[in-house]
Formats: sequence, structure tokens, C-alpha cells
Amino acid sequence: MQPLSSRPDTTPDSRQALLDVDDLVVDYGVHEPVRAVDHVSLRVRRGEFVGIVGESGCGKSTLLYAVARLLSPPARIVSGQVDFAGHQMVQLTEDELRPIRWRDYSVVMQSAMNALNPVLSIGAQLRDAMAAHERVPAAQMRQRSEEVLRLVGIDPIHLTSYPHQLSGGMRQRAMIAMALVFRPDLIIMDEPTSALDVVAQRSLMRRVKALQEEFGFAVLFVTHDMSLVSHYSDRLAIMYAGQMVELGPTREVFAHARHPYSTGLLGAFPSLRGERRELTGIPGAPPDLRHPPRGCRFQPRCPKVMDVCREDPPPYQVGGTDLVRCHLYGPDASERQESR
Ligand SMILES: Nc1ncnc2c1ncn2[C@@H]1O[C@H](COP(=O)(O)OP(=O)(O)OP(=O)(O)O)[C@@H](O)[C@H]1O
Repeated sequence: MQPLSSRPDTTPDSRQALLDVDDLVVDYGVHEPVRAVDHVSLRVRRGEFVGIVGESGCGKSTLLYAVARLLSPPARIVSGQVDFAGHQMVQLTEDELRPIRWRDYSVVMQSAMNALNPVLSIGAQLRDAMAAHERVPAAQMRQRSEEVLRLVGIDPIHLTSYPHQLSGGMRQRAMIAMALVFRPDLIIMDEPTSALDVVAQRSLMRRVKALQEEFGFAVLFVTHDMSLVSHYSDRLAIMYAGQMVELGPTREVFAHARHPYSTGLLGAFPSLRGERRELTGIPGAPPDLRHPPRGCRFQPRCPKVMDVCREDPPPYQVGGTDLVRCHLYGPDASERQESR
């Protein structure tokens, strides 16, 4: 692997980025801030499906919401850039964001019940979303609403239904229908299936993947469900304590995880297709982000810890299409391992 610490996700096939997150830092609060996103860089190409995983509290949702510019105080973007299709997202004002939100990128949240308006029918919510962006004649609005509901597998009869009249799976599909109404280039999804049973999860994800293949939008997807990302994402990003520790093609990360945290995380989930094996898990708990440990953030829990890990934060190591942030893969890694 070639060391290249300053700009991690510069892999050869990631040049045509639709979304380019560069060295993003997000804090909650000012006095003793919680640094929820710590110098994260990530590129998403057009039509690509990128999954983000990591233990609870590692900053996945904060990263998504920062990209979508949906954070509110006490959260604040401290530094870094987010280039989305040429828009410098960090600098845009609310007025400048309005025309591109929903039209060029949309967001599907964890719980549709909270995201949908309980006192408006699905049809009225679709109409409102369209009316906020363009002057569409009523007949055309109805036609487009019916079309997007059909796309997500909901009978257009439900245009007159209210959210509470739909099942959980149908509400999530309705949210995806709203996210699709303008055929955006990017859909950001924060655990869109976590409230659903396994059958509804799989059916929703199959639908999202089919739509993605048909329309070519990119997906940035946060989940706790390893089997979902293993099936649907092209690349997988693994976060730990606010930092991205590994990124690579999903199959490669699953087959040959490099970072000891990734190995632990993947070892904590049953393999769907592989042989039966004992689940291992990761002893200990993630650090308090107000006082992260010195050196590598994972070192207090790492089974492969070396002296250098307790002193120096590891730089990113980039090679081919993947990156890892671990001293085991630095330029002098072999000497270090020998002296362990
Ligand atoms: N409003 C807030 N004020 C202070 N700290 C916050 C706030 N919201 C989140 N945090 C902190 O920011 C960190 C990242 O939270 P975030 O929700 O982004 O993590 P996550 O990986 O998405 O977790 P989960 O998987 O549980 O949704 C956490 O340590 C959390 O305690």
C-alpha cells in the first residue's frame, strides 16, 4: 500500500465524484465539544451505493446530516468541504439550499412516522413537495404522484391515505416515493429499514436497488445491518469514534477486512452465505468523544495494539481502491510488527 495521508479517498476510480466530502469536522457544542465527525473524507460516484457502518454513537448520522445540511445547533460544521455536483454545500445559505434539496438530493430518515406529516394524506404531502419546487399543473402532479407510488410498490389508491393508515413498510416506501419525486442524483438514507421486520426490510431494499439501477441515482446509506450492506452496497465505509477507519469495495472489506476494528465488527455478525462460525464481538466500549484516547482511538480495545498506537494517531493508508487508518499498514509496518 502506498502511504498518502493528507487526502484519503483519492482512489483511481473515485475521480468522477458526485459527492466529495473533504476533511469534514463536526462538533456538538463549544465548551468541551463532542467531535462527532473528525476529519472525514469520502467520495461517492454517480450511481454508486456506499454503505456506512459502525457502532452506535460513532458519528454516522451526524456525517449524513452534515452532508445534507440538516444539522441544527448545538451541532456545527467546524471545517472541511462538501462538494455535491459542484455545489459547495457548507457555504450555501438556506435560500440557496432550497432549490437543490429534494430536487438534486433527498433524504430518507430512520422513522417515516416522524418524517411524514400525520395530518396530511400521502397525496397532499407529495403535492406539497412538488409545489415547493416548481409550478406543476394539478393533473400532472397527480400523475407524477401515482407514478412514484407505483415505483415503490404502493397502489396509488393510497394517495388519499394518511400515514397512520399505512403499515410501517408502506410508510417507508412512501418516504422513498417522496425522495424520488424529482429523480435526484443522490439519496441519503439513515437506517431506512430499521423499524421494519426482516421480510419488509429485504423487500424495501430490493426495490431501492432496482430503482437505483433503473434511474442511476447514488445512495449514501447508514445501517447497523451488515447483511443489508453486504448485499446492496458497492463500497463500504467503517467508522469508529468519529473517524473513518476503513473504506473499500464491500466484497473486499467483507473478505479481507484490514483494520482490527473492522475485523471485530464483521466478526460480531453472523455470515449469511459463509460457513457457520463463532461470533466474537469487540470487548470494551467506544471512547467518550469529548476525551478520546491518545494515539489511535481504537487502541484501548485493539487486540493488535503496538507502542506507536498509544502515541501517534495513525495516518490514512491508501492503496488501489481502499483505505485503512491503522499503524499496521504504514510504511514501516513490518518493522513495527516484528518488534511487537
Ligand atoms: N444533540 C447532541 N448533543 C451532543 N452530542 C450529540 C448530540 N447528538 C449526537 N451527539 C453525539 O455525537 C456522537 C455521534 O452521534 P451520531 O448520532 O451521529 O452517531 P451514530 O453513529 O449515527 O449513532 P446511532 O447508530 O446510534 O444512530 C455521539 O457520541 C453522540 O453522543
